[in-house]
Amino acid sequence: MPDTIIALNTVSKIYDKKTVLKDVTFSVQRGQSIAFTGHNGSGKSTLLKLIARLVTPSGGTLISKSGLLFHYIPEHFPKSSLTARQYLRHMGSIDGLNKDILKEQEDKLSEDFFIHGMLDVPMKHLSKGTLQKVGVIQALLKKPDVLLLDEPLSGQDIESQAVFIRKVKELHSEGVTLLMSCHEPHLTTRISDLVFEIEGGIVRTADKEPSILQKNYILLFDGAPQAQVPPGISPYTVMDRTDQKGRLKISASEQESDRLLPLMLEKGWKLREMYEDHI
Ligand SMILES: Nc1ncnc2c1ncn2[C@@H]1O[C@H](COP(=O)(O)OP(=O)(O)OP(=O)(O)O)[C@@H](O)[C@H]1O
Repeated sequence: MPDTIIALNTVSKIYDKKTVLKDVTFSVQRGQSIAFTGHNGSGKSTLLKLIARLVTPSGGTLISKSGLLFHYIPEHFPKSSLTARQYLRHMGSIDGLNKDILKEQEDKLSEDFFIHGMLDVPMKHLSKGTLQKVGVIQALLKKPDVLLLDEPLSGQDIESQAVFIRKVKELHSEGVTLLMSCHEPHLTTRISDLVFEIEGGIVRTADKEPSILQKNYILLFDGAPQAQVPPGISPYTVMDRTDQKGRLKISASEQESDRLLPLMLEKGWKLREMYEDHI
């Protein structure tokens, strides 16, 4: 039987007379995994922050079941002098984790996400992608009832995305409710069972192709001299920038690949390899 844990009814959010979200009405069932998509500035973060109670609605009602543990992982972290390890220990202790379990989890997760060597670097010196990994590790230290993740995959390399997707699926199978904003359509289909699109302040359900039907490809290109990446290619699809050998690695859905391929060839790139990605 559905167990509604969060319900939004005609919720709106206005910043400085600008309506960012209007009449948002939907409910979240326990154990659902929902992705929010939309252009930059469409209101994805605002919606997650409303649900996490970090900002208050300008109108409408937002109800959540009492006693739920929410974890919200922001897209951007403050540039702190704390090291990642100090930050994780601090957050873990707030969550009531005992020191030994915390250390074990911290070691395991930081190795899984390839940042073990960076745990003692002050966070202000870490890259955006590494900071996001720290945020994701923090979220995974203690299983919450509801995990809210703001763009958890942007800025992460392809191996870390694969680890992240595996971990998120594990949490999902353990009954954690997942709400996340995500730019990459081919990734949302892998981690969510419902997709909402935000446009012009309106939140509506988006078509979602079943992930088993939607293939994703890795495309490796060799660059001819002067070859340029054509405009219109999302920075999120480019996994590895041009290396010394002039190679570029792109991750794209089947549909996106069909669109990208002629554009890249036209700009002088040569397709070296294309293979299905099984993350
Ligand atoms: N605290 C704030 N004060 C004023 N305006 C804000 C505030 N927070 C967000 N906004 C504005 O609200 C709009 C939606 O922002 P939001 O960050 O929710 O979008 P987003 O979809 O998450 O964007 P992105 O993909 O770039 O992170 C933007 O126009 C933004 O400038």
